[in-house]
Amino acid sequence: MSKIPAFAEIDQLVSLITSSVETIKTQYASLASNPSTLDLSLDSTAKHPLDLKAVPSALQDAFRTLQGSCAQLENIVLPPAYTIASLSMNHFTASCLNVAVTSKLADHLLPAGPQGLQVNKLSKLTGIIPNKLSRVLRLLAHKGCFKEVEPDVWANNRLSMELLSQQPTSALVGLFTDEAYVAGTTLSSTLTDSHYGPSVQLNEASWNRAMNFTGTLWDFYQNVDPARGLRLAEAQIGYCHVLTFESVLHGYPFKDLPTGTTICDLGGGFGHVSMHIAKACPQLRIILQDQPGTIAAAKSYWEKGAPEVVREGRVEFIAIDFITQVPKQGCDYYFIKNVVHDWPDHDVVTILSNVKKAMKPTSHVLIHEFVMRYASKDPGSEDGILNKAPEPLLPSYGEGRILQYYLDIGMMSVVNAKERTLSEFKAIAAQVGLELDKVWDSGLMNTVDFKLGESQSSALLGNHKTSSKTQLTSVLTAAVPEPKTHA
Ligand SMILES: C[S@@+](CC[C@H](N)C(=O)[O-])C[C@H]1O[C@@H](n2cnc3c(N)ncnc32)[C@H](O)[C@@H]1O
Repeated sequence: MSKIPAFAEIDQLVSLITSSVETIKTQYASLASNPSTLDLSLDSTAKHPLDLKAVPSALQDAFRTLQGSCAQLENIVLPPAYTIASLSMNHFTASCLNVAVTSKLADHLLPAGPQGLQVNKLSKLTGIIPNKLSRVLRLLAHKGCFKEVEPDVWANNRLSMELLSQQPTSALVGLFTDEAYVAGTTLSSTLTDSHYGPSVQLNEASWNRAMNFTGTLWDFYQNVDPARGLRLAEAQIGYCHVLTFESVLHGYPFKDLPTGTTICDLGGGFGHVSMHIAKACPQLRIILQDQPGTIAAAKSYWEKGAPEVVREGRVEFIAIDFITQVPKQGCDYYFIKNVVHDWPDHDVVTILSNVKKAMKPTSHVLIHEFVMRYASKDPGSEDGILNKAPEPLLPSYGEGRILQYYLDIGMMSVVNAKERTLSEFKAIAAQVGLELDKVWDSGLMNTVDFKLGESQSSALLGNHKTSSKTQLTSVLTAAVPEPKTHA
């Protein structure tokens, strides 16, 4: 049969799907201690073989290629009206996930095991009538989460196990399907509102309009609903599970840093990421800085999670308001993960200016976040710096990187903030005298490595030669309140 030109893209996509699946199988086989007992079945409630493991970059690349290719193939071959209608109802998945975590469906199903629980019994435990409860579960089961063992009998499966209330992923689902979801409901009217639409104020986001709340989300967490504030901290751990802790370690050569290197984990939450770094790199010292309430809770988190690091005095807990205060002076690295995406540009400039005041000439600022890519085939000025998907995918991998585009809209809706392109990171950093040193590939995210600009660091070096360390510190901290130390 002669080749039909219209099928060329389909054939290319199928070939990408085949090759990425082959890579995935090879990688799983080599990662498994015993490939013959490897269990990837969705019906299983055992931990996934890749949970909390280092995901090699070849495997990450294959995941992105597979996801991007499958979605692009569907978009090409399915009728467009069907695809769009289906997209427009995606929010019902979020609604049903919210029911699942709020009513603890996975927890209630756990004791029943694989034979499952009749919906009438689950109804008594949740207060939701059986028919409606089964319908919520059925939608989720069609997305792969929960199993209908027989009509109206429900059991957990590998995906629903992530919704158990002790799993940090369930806190993440709570955050996305509650605060972020509520914010999404008023996005359209907010964007076209003459005041809120162009606003870049933290407290003038879609979420504020939806909640009729004039403070910031952070005020809300601190003063109105601390339980949701703590859920945010939990959700951050869930977020790291999604993106894997290990990719942070693989994304930057922390293991190769010399003994005594100091890493300030700024806005580090409980310090779950720096704890992971501290455990893997016993030569490093961590300074964890976050808001007072979080720092107070972080101490017991470390005493439980990394008692040896606490005992060795390799972690310091210092409360800070990074908008008004300077972080710990003279650290080798200021590691800022998933913080600046919470803030509009002018606040990021404030935060980085405060960081700069603490830097010594050789300090680096490591911003660990998504780096946004264009949806264009033309990657613009970032060509060659960020890795590129194979044709015929978008250079960004399309659906293969969809998480960062969801997050970007989440940030816009909830706090008027954003995920940034590399050019945007560079432009903000330049405003405070920082320049790009390198972009490290950390899987779905990147570690964007900044250092002091040439003129800034030589000025500091000059100061170093002529003034005592005490004088330098006092110059740098002039008019800035000292952060409160919680020893
Ligand atoms: C999205 S979380 C990121 C946590 C952690 N870095 C991670 O990646 O998992 C943002 C963190 O910034 C902290 N934060 C918000 N406002 C702050 C402020 N003014 N001063 C210090 N920390 C702040 C929050 O408490 C929270 O822990």
